[in-house]
Amino acid sequence: MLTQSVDTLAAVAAVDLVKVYGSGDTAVRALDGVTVGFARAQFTAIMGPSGSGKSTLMHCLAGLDTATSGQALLGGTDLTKQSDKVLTKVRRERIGFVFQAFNLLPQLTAAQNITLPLELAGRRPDAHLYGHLTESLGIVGRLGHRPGELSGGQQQRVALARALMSRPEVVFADEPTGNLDSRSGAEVLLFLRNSVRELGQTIVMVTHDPGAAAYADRVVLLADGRVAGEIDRPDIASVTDALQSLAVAR
Ligand SMILES: Nc1ncnc2c1ncn2[C@@H]1O[C@H](COP(=O)(O)OP(=O)(O)OP(=O)(O)O)[C@@H](O)[C@H]1O
Repeated sequence: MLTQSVDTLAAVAAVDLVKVYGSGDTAVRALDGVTVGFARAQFTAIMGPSGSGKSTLMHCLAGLDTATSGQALLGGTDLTKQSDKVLTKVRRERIGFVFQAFNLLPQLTAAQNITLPLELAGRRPDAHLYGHLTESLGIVGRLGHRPGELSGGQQQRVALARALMSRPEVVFADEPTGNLDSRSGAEVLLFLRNSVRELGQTIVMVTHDPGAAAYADRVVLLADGRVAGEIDRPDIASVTDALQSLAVAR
């Protein structure tokens, strides 16, 4: 039974999603019936107290973890019904990932890191998009370098180009500014914001930082594995207030 309606045209949606880790007395209900949609060409931030289920929700929606029940919809595909083989293909071809720890392959150059997922999928990189991304990210002069020769901010910009090169249906960003100084972090967030406007990219980002969430179009708040509210056109004050209210309510 659906507890809430969900936009069926959303790029990504959870429908009554439940995730239980473990069993018996030690079972943890990390997601307790989450129904939420993430609209196309929108930048959404997921926020909430530590342990509220943010990472679990993102992992289930990205096919990185399997839900206990409910649906995890990417376009028309329910990821909870797919084999591991199909999920690997979906992650490679339909989803872009940006992680706090960059996750670049150290032995490859920046250029090779950017095009590797497409090559694994047997697709030819779009030269126009490659030029656009590397120029707007300011990494044209760094493409022959390996990750160890790049600053954190440069590595994250390479990771952003890699995530967007396949024109994914959604980019999932997990604390993408968590390891960056404030200036590099702002550049990353501005790029994400612009990619929504210029490329129509859909972005779902987990963050603890109200300043980062203020770049999003919308904030979805989680508490105790449930949707606890949302904020349209967030700013730092509205996000900080909402997080404080959640902390007081616990
Ligand atoms: N692999 C696991 N095994 C057991 N319990 C887990 C596992 N992963 C997460 N949990 C539990 O599920 C709940 C939700 O965790 P999750 O990591 O999704 O929260 P979060 O909101 O992302 O937290 P944080 O902000 O601290 O990263 C927590 O109680 C956590 O301890």
